[in-house]
Amino acid sequence: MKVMTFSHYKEVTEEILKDSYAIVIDLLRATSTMIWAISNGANVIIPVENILEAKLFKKLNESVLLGGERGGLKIEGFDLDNSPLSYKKEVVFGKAIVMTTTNGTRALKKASFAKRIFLGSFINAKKTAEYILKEALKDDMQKIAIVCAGTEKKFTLEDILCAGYFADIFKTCLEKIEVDDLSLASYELYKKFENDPHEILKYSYHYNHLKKLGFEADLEFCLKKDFVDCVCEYKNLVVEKV
Ligand SMILES: O=C(O)[C@H](CS(=O)(=O)O)OP(=O)(O)O
Ligand SMILES: [Mg+2]
Repeated sequence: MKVMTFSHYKEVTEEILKDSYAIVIDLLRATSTMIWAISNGANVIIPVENILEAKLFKKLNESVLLGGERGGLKIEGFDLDNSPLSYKKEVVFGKAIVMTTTNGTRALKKASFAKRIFLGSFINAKKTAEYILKEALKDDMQKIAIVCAGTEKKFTLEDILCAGYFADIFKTCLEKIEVDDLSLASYELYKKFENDPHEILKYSYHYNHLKKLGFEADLEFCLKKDFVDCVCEYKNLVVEKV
């Protein structure tokens, strides 16, 4: 099995992804938020690239919830922001949620060239990695691409740390694994800070941006590992539980 990591979704192309399974990671916060929403019983999440598109969905169907952010904050006229903690069971259960965020929803669209696309986060990494390996074996799939969303068109540290955790799980589960240089680097970095990722992230850009906006609780939430059991897949333009 070959594991490749991409520091930003803009790096991936059809050529790179066509024979692979992809894991899209936007740890802070889009993929963590979507996974939590699905885990709390949301039926489906529809990622869209812009606000207008999202509002059109609501016009066509009043019952959908609109979620997401611009500049990290809730969009005017939307029901929910991009904080996982807003996606409580009593709010999202049985709902369809249309989401637009700066990085994560775009990364999912770009990863669509892959044969199957999964959402990754610390909160459900183990279950997701194990499911992917099981399916890859059945499907004779030899390539896994970890696609980091990045922040504001650049590499972002939190996604790479989470990519390193996936590499760690794959390494533990597989006898033979080939990793590219970024998978190796993210694995080594993750191992150094696996007991407390805050230790390194407290010096990073996006972590501090969210902290300044008052989202400390989100940082705590998104950096906790494996308390969520559900695996989420992006398929036919929507995110659902597998
Ligand atoms: O809400 C977030 O965490 C970010 C916002 S920002 O673009 O970094 O201001 O969006 P996401 O798409 O979840 O990275
Ligand atoms: Mg992000």
